[in-house]
Amino acid sequence: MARVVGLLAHRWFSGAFRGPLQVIRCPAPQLHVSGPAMAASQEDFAKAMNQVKLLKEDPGNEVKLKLYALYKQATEGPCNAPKPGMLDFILKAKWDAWNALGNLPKETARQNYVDLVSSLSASSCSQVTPAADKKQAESDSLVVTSEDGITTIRLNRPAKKNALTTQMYRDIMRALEAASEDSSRITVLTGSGDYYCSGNDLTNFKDIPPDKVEERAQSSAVLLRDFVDRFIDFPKPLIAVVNGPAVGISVTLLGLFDVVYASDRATFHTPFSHLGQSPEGCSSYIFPKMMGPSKAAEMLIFGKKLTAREALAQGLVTAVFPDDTFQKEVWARLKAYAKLPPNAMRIAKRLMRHQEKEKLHAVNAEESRVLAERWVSDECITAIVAFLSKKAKL
Ligand SMILES: CCCCCCCCCC/C=C/CC(=O)SCCNC(=O)CCNC(=O)[C@H](O)C(C)(C)COP(=O)(O)OP(=O)(O)OC[C@H]1O[C@@H](n2cnc3c(N)ncnc32)[C@H](O)[C@@H]1OP(=O)(O)O
Repeated sequence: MARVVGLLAHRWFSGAFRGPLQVIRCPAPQLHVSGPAMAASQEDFAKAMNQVKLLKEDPGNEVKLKLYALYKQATEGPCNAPKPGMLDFILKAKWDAWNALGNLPKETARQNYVDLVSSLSASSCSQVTPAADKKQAESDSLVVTSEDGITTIRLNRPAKKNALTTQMYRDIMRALEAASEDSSRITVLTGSGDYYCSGNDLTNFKDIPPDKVEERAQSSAVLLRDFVDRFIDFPKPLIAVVNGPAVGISVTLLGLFDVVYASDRATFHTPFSHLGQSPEGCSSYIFPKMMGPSKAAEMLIFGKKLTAREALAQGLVTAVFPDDTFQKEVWARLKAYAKLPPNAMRIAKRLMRHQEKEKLHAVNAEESRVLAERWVSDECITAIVAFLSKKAKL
């Protein structure tokens, strides 16, 4: 049965798909992705296949190819069909898309299919949902919306200055995966409230039994490495809308964004030595290249906090806007960028970045390995205990 529904959904390629004329019930326009990350069940998968047929708008050939490929991978595994002839364009495009998934496990393909459909439903519905319905649920730590060709990932723990919990790292990874495959053209990361992000949530270090410290440090290093890899590999233009102060990993990651817009209220602070830690996010490689070794040293070794204007002068920030017009000016720009042809933007990004990718992955692996050592060091433990016992603040 699931197979039949899937095949029907993918008749698009023969031109048989028509959007429904009736009004459909849209899921909420936001993807609240905080919560336990689970693999999609067969039931979720079947639901997603049905949902595909209800999309109001044709998502375009590129997305349809992705859906096709993920469906085939999820149901049949790695591509096993003979390669079609060069002149059979449609079959060749479908075969290429499926084959490109390589050995992606069936469960991952199923999950990616469900995430992709869910993001399409969200973006197709967001255009018709009244603004009042778009109010954020305050309790959700990450809010993902898709509108006007822009997928926005919003850190949403304003009371904790948007500090990143381990669940948020995982949720951001999932959101980036979905955004790389949805129909949006550009992706934005921003924060709610007065901070952009205060970096790693230091309570991530809490309640670790003494005999589990080493193990937790190793698994956190794997999490960190996977997290940063998603930024290195993200295929679409990625823009940081830095609405306020940024600390720690939220600063270092900026080197992996394509464009960084900052409010003049933003500051950029990487107090790694103060915390007995070491740089991550590929900053140990990107920052010296970007701003010269001694300016990078002031930030990454001595924890010098930069103003937005200083960060602009160092190339970390693309443009600075007065705080009172920041949102208006930035979103007007982004909406205009999101109208540009998506393939041209992706290709330009790939050309600009692909030569560095291998190097960045190697830097990320080394930074993560070193951090696992730092996390179990006396210097780091003393600094974290000081923060957690409210004795220290940056
Ligand atoms: C075994 C290891 C497991 C680790 C797993 C990690 C996986 C990946 C790690 C990647 C590594 C990243 C490195 C970094 O990001 S280093 C930077 C870490 N961040 C900090 O050191 C910032 C600490 N916060 C502060 O210094 C201050 O809070 C502030 C940001 C300067 C703001 O000060 P302000 O006076 O304006 O506001 P408050 O201090 O009152 O903050 C309001 C409440 O928010 C809580 N808060 C803020 N930031 C954090 C944070 N980073 N972690 C945890 N909690 C934070 C603060 O405590 C207040 O809470 P309260 O209302 O309950 O008191």
